[in-house]
Amino acid sequence: MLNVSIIGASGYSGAELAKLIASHPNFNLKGCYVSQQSLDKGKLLSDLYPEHSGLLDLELLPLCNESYVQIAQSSDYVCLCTDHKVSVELAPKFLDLGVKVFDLSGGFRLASASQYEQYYGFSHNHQTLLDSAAYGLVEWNKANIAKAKLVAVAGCYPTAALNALKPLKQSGLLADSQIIINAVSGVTGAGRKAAINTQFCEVSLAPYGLFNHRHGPEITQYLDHPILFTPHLGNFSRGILETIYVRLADNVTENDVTQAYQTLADEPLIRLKGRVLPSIKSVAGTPYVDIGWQQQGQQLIVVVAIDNLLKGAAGQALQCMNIASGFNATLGLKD
Ligand SMILES: NC(=O)C1=CN([C@@H]2O[C@H](COP(=O)(O)OP(=O)(O)OC[C@H]3O[C@@H](n4cnc5c(N)ncnc54)[C@H](OP(=O)(O)O)[C@@H]3O)[C@@H](O)[C@H]2O)C=CC1
Ligand SMILES: CC(=O)N[C@@H](CCC(=O)OP(=O)(O)O)C(=O)O
Repeated sequence: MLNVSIIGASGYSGAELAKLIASHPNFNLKGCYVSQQSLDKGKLLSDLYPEHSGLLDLELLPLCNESYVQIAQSSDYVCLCTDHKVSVELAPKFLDLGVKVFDLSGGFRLASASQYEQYYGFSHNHQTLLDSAAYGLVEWNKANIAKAKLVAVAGCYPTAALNALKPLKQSGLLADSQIIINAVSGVTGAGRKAAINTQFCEVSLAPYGLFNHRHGPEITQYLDHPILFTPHLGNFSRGILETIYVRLADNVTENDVTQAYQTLADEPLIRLKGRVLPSIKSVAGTPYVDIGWQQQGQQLIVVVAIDNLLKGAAGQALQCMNIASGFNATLGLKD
């Protein structure tokens, strides 16, 4: 058994990951941590998530100065399910102690430290870690994920967008023009902490982050193509649906597009739906990426859906840990 500790275990992605690890045949959930000042320290994780009574009856421990060495000595892997800035502070500490880190935040996804001021609002002082981190987009980066000491698990919206678009880019089917990505996320995407815009009476369907959402540069970087990304918050709890408007290169046929998507045909968590368009209902609570598309001349509309907490966060993190351990990537997620 490999021991895994989770920092930020009381949050939505942390609790989802705790559930996956506690149910996994080869991983042991060693420790669940929250901040030192957390109102939840000392509670059981199952007090917060009673649906997991019996499975997650672990005490939430405060992360204090003495914790780092204790965690490093007792854990093979540390998962950071914390805010980006917290992850950027924590990851180097664990890496220096020799533990592999899987970071679910955006703290190590972008190529250059200088981008963090603009898109994340803090200065990033770990360019060498940005250089060495493996981007945890499983279908496209298995070899690097397998050997990296730090895995930056891909963002939720980028996971959907990149799986939908990289087959087309790789096959040379995209025209040079900008691709428009309109995305809607459920409210768990915003995390468990209290905020006005995620309150029951406030949530409806509304765009946010126009032109400056941090997932814009993340998608551009890993697609190597200009995009315009607009997220929306929807009034459902989990799932992401993206409608993507693509201009195809001259003379691209429906068969070319279908052939391009065959690149992903053997990926166990990708479901290619062809003309059948995905929905939130078909993916919420599942580890899958559903991709559908329809074409008219040079216009292609691709629709992609994932569960933000599974393929968009904890599920993909578990895949990365499986790959790093030499296990089947979907162990504990499927079948
Ligand atoms: N929700 C989602 O769909 C997705 C989230 N992510 C990323 O995962 C990370 C976590 O997101 P999410 O689960 O939604 O967030 P939540 O707000 O739900 O949870 C954050 C967790 O971090 C803990 N925490 C806060 N500060 C510290 C600290 N200094 N030290 C240790 N623990 C701390 C919180 O507990 P407490 O405050 O009580 O200490 C809580 O357990 C973020 O970076 C997010 O961007 C990635 C993909 C999808
Ligand atoms: C609905 C909502 O607020 N979603 C979050 C994205 C989810 C997330 O936590 O982003 P990462 O994948 O980069 O970690 C947001 O837009 O900030």
